[in-house]
Amino acid sequence: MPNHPGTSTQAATPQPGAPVVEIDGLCKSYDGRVVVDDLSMTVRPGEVVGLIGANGAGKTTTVEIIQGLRHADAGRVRVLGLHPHRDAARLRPLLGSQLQSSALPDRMRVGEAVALFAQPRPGAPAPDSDALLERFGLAYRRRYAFGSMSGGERQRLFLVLALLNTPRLVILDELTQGLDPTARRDVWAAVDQLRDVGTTVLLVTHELVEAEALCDRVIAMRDGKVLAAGTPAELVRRFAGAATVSFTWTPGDHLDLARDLNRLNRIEGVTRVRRNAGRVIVDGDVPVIAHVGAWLAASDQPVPPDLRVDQPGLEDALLTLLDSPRAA
Ligand SMILES: Nc1ncnc2c1ncn2[C@@H]1O[C@H](COP(=O)(O)OP(=O)(O)OP(=O)(O)O)[C@@H](O)[C@H]1O
Repeated sequence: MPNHPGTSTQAATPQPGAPVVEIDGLCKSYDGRVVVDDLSMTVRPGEVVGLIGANGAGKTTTVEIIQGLRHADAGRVRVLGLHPHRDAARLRPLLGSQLQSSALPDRMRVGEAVALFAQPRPGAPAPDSDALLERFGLAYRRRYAFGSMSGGERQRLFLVLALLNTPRLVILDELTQGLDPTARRDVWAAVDQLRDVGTTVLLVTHELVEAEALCDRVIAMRDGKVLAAGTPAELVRRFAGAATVSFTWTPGDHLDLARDLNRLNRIEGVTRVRRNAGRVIVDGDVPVIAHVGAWLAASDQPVPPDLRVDQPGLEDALLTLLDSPRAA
């Protein structure tokens, strides 16, 4: 269920800029099987952080511990400077969540759901359900029953409920699972709006395209451990394969061609230059695209109209990373 507002009237007052989530050495086992293994991570204010990994990597367990829904076996977890269990009453009003298993009774109307979940918090603006329903395209649905809504509308309603009490941290777990591409785009746009207003978001997903579209930073998990963390651009730089620039190149004669290929080979970051069916194909790291572009612009030939750039993305980087051999 989204948001379970607590009853405490006290709000946490973490230092400005202090991490919203701080986890150090978190461990969790079920029936003797380790599913979160010495995990450390941080989420800073205003970040949209993606927790990604294959099924069973331990993502949901981690966010459930963050929300105080499960106990950690070991490690230190602080959310807005608070302990998820000891300070649960203070923490709950500061969190908004849409969990993997979110559901409402079929007959509950949208208007009833927002009335049920709206819990004014001292020091925070009063919940403005009208504005939120409007913002997420649900204003006209107030009288509709949950059971009559499409998957995309339900997810947008869960976002409204998660945001209703102006939370300091929003946790979204598999937000777009099962949605069609249009509904998914709508939900992505809604998450983008959260970033624009500076809301801190922890987004659990195994959709790498979604992580690239939405996240400022990504934490990749496997077997309960952090495999890598960084901005999408950093992860692409570290783990993605080569970028490729290709074009048709017709200098005056073979000597000119040999000279040009030789020059291309010497450009910083180029790993290989090939010729295939009249095209020149240059492989290298991602910045090589700009270098080859500059070389073409400075050459005495017209810039080839069939210039093509194939640039690896976060998906390539993370597939390489997640498919890498496990430690023995
Ligand atoms: N209550 C539980 N009792 C026993 N095992 C559990 C329990 N909850 C989760 N697990 C197991 O712990 C492991 C991690 O599950 P978790 O749901 O945290 O992973 P996940 O990365 O979120 O996966 P998914 O993407 O499939 O949701 C899985 O093998 C799962 O079967």
